[in-house]
Formats: sequence, C-alpha cells, structure tokens
Amino acid sequence: MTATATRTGLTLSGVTLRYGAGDTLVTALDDVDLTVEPGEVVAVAGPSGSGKSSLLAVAGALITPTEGTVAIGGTDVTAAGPARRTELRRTGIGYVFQASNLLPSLTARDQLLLVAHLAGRVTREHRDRAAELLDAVGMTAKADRRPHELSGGERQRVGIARALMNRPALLLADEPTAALDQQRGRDVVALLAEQAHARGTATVLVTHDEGLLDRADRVVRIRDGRMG
Ligand SMILES: Nc1ncnc2c1ncn2[C@@H]1O[C@H](COP(=O)(O)OP(=O)(O)OP(=O)(O)O)[C@@H](O)[C@H]1O
Repeated sequence: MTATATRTGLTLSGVTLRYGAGDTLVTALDDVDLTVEPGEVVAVAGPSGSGKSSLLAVAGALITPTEGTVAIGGTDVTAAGPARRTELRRTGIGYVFQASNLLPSLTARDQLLLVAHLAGRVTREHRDRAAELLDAVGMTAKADRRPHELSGGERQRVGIARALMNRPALLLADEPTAALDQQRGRDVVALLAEQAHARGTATVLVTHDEGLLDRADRVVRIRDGRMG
C-alpha cells in the first residue's frame, strides 16, 4: 500500500448505476458523490427502494457502476480487472450482514480463523489477532461456542470481529441490526463505531432505523438514487 492508500477510505465520484434498458430502465444511483474517511462511520438512511443496497454493492466492488469511479483504500476499483477486484473484496473489505451468516458447525473463534485459513495458513499471528478481536467485541468467554449457543446480538458481535480479521480499509454493514431489538441494535452499532474509530476502518452502515443514526459520525440520506 502506498502512503496515499493509508489515508483514504472510500470515495465514490459521480456514481450512476442503471439496471435494465428501455422501458425497464431503473436509475438506482444517480450521480452520487460520497467520501468516507478512515475511522469514520457514515450511516446511509433512506426508504425502501431508494438505492441503499445498490450503493453497498457498488462500494463493495460487487457491481461496476454505469458511470463514475469507486476507490477503496486508494485503489480505483472501477479501473481494476476482475482478478484485482476479487482480491480487493477479499482483503480490503469486511462485510457485516443482516443476519450474522456464521457457519453453524464452527465455534466463534474458528469463524475468525476460517478467514485466515481460506487465505492460506493459520499462523500464531492469526490466532493472536482472533483472540484480540474476540476480546474487543466482548466474546472471549464464549469463544468456544457455536452460533446456536449464542444470542442474536452475540452472533452479530462475532460477525463484526470476523469482518475485521483481515484489517480491511473498508467495512460495509447492511442493516446489521435487522434481527435485533432496539437496545441490542444500538449496542451493535456502538460496537461498530468503537471498532471503526480504534482501527481506522472506514465504515458504511446502511439502516432504515432512525433510532440508530445518532451513533454514526455522519448521516447521509438517499432518495430515488440521489444523495442529499
Ligand atoms: N437487479 C435489479 N434489476 C433491476 N432493478 C433493480 C435491481 N436491483 C434493484 N433494482 C431497483 O433499483 C432501485 C434501488 O434498489 P435498492 O435495492 O438499491 O434499494 P434499497 O434502498 O436497498 O431498498 P430496501 O430498503 O427495500 O432494501 C429500486 O427501484 C429497485 O427496484
């Protein structure tokens, strides 16, 4: 990584995303500009169909926008080839989903170590990092439990730790509190913010829960694909 890369989180410039063509043409994102600094938590709020999932898909290098550029950690992903994009998705981006998407047969600790295992060999450093992250999300005492032995909030905490395992420049969270009650939802967002600030991770949190917005550093609103 270059010096520039370490200072950059996520930058979307003039991003437009259209689905379909002719009569079925939908403009899901319309000339969107968004910058998320390292360590900053930006909440994206908007009604159903406003373009929130489309924004995450573009920011996560899953979909190439029709127009505009997306840079993650200083790398222009819209100019990168498929192999580089795949590599960036694996190493530069952490994802937290609506439900934690943990593997049923693995303990909390092994959910984290699986990330290292898939990338190659599990080293002592990986084990130390998994232990540090489980501690950071308050799950050390339950590190040997499997998902069915954890509450919904605890599963999300493990999901957050797992998403941070690769030290991503960018963390994308898609309605991470959808399965939780109000208080647990607030706790999970507070944890996301705490970790983003401590680790310098640019974080985008998509939510339609207005009660969670005060935990973000900044709130951006999207409507009909336009950010305002
Ligand atoms: N694959 C697709 N093909 C065609 N249109 C799509 C596709 N995906 C999304 N859209 C349309 O793009 C617009 C934005 O959808 P998007 O899923 O980004 O909204 P959202 O804000 O995430 O909605 P929700 O809160 O309901 O999940 C909507 O009009 C939607 O119908």
